[in-house]
Amino acid sequence: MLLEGKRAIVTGGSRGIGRGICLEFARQGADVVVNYYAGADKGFARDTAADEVVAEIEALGRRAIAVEGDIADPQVSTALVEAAIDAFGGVDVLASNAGICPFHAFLDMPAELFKQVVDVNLGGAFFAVQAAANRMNAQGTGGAIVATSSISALVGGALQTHYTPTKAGVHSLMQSAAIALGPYGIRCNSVMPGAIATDINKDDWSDPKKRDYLDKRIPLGRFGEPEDVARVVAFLASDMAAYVTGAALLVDGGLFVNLQ
Ligand SMILES: NC(=O)C1=CN([C@@H]2O[C@H](COP(=O)(O)OP(=O)(O)OC[C@H]3O[C@@H](n4cnc5c(N)ncnc54)[C@H](O)[C@@H]3O)[C@@H](O)[C@H]2O)C=CC1
Ligand SMILES: C[C@H](O)[C@@H]1OC(=O)[C@H](O)[C@@H]1O
Repeated sequence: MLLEGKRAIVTGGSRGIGRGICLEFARQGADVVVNYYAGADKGFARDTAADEVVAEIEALGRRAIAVEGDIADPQVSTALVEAAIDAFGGVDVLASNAGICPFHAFLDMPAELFKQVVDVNLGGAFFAVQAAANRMNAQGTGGAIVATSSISALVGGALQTHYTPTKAGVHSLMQSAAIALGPYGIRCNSVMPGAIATDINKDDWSDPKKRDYLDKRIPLGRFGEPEDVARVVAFLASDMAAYVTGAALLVDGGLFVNLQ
């Protein structure tokens, strides 16, 4: 097992890629604080999703607790670390994963929507990394942080002008944090998922033309599943990647390199 006895926090852990990370961490031997935001889970079929993830982790023989909170609020990151200390005695691993992508055209983008996406995706990652790193530093044991950036850090999207800069920001945050935290033995890396089938793109991909286009562009011939990303996050969080920091790993079935 790659993460035997590690204590992990996963933001946005109730659905999609975050749920996949929580379950993979548990399979690899970690206990998990599962963060989620009720406001974001409402309306989905699995709106009790976080509780289900906790039950799935427990069935794998590991400990888990669900902690609700909007990651845009810096106090939520502090609360996540406190919850990990209370429940497990500390924090060894952070997967900073929570993110939103409410598709919208550029020219009439409401200022409030822009601000919300920046506050959740970039601000949330910043404060989660800062809170976890302070605890890891206090423990004196080092740690591993893996952020969910995106292929969208490297390419654009007409309906994602508020979103892609946040993913480039998360990529950049991991690079700078790797330098700031390396002296404390804290590694910082990111994954850049491509097209992964989750709730975030359900509406966008309900257009068969768009699905068909993406299908054809992915050299490995299929959309990604949360588990495809989760396994790479577990690797980067583990000692198998002990000399890897400041790195970004595309997990996209070859989508990015396939120009023509
Ligand atoms: N699905 C995809 O194709 C790709 C997704 N990503 C990134 O992966 C991450 C996860 O996305 P998906 O799993 O696809 O989305 P999803 O919509 O399936 O799951 C989102 C998760 O984030 C949580 N969340 C949403 N807003 C939150 C907030 N304000 N505070 C705390 N938690 C919040 C939800 O409770 C849920 O657990 C995001 O950062 C997204 O940008 C990156 C590249 C591709
Ligand atoms: C939500 C999108 O379908 C998804 O999010 C990303 O970060 C990918 O680039 C896709 O555009």
